[in-house]
Amino acid sequence: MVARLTDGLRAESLAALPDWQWDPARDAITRHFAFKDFNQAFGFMARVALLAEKADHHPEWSNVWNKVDILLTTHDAGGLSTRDIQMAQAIDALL
Ligand SMILES: C[C@H](O)[C@H](O)[C@H]1CNC2=NC(N)=NC(=O)C2=N1
Repeated sequence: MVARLTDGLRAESLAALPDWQWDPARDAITRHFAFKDFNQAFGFMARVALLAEKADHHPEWSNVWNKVDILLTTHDAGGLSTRDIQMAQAIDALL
């Protein structure tokens, strides 16, 4: 099973993901996305869904018209792990 990131590794990883915020209550990272319209937002979500299924690592997320909010944490580890960092990097690379 993958381990939760230590404080040091988390800080190092987040420094390289400036658009993601750490949520200490969940030990998760979050990012807000705003698109031109619903089609753009949902197209993005479809691409994230394919990544997530391939990685067997799924986001907690919500969508309202052109807005998408994503929260990443590793349920199996009870907090943030390298799997979340890798997923955040892969999501950023879609944009
Ligand atoms: C059985 C399956 O591998 C697990 O439930 C996977 C699926 N997707 C997951 N997604 C996330 N975000 N965290 C997990 O721990 C996780 N575990």
